[in-house]
Amino acid sequence: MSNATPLLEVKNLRSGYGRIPILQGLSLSVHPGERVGILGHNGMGKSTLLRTITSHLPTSDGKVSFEGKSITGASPTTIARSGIGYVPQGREIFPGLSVMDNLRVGCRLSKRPETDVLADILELFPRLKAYLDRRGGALSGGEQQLLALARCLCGDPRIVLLDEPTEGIQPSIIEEIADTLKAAAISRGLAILLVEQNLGFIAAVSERVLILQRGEITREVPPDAMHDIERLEAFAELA
Ligand SMILES: Nc1ncnc2c1ncn2[C@@H]1O[C@H](COP(=O)(O)OP(=O)(O)OP(=O)(O)O)[C@@H](O)[C@H]1O
Repeated sequence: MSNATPLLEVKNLRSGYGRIPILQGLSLSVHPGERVGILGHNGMGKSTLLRTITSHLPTSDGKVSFEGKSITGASPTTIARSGIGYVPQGREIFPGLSVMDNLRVGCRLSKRPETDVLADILELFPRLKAYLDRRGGALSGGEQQLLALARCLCGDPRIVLLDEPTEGIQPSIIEEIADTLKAAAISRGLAILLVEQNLGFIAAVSERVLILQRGEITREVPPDAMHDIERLEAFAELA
């Protein structure tokens, strides 16, 4: 797989806020259908990385390529339309719109008929079926996270970038989110780039885990340590 063209390739990426550099020449790649987790504690640059890839924050140096073509400096809308889904921290669903209307907004990025997209999504997210007429803002935090993910997948992306989807969510629904993500990746050939601090969740979802420290990827967790939470904790220096 490593010889094939990566779906998403980030090379020597630098960005920051004003004069404060945060990403310090970060490189990584994600292959089609691959699930990659990035572990790092508060302030290491996880959100900054996803915001820079999606052009919500400008790149000061380096390159981002998608399907072999440079997308560095493209607008966030162009990037979303090209097949990169993004669920930011805090979810950002439309609280005043119904669950159905939230999903319909997501469908605008798909080239398929809305009815087909919605039917597929509700099969993947059966819990949302009971809530279609409810306001998004009336759902629990975990249900809102499921809705944000479902809305993103309505656009039929080839990769989804997820910023700490477990933040502030009850443990009972975290497992459901992990299972849904894996099912979506497998059934749709969807790639995932997940930034997280939740060790159990990242281990459950990812095939590879990278460690982000002070704006750089410093190492990759060996496969035999991925499901050993103590070793994972030590690798991320979260212990
Ligand atoms: N809008 C901003 N202006 C200035 N500095 C910022 C801004 N947003 C983030 N930072 C700083 O950039 C650094 C990286 O932040 P970032 O949000 O990417 O970290 P993170 O790894 O996602 O952490 P967290 O889990 O706390 O969100 C931090 O030191 C943070 O204080």
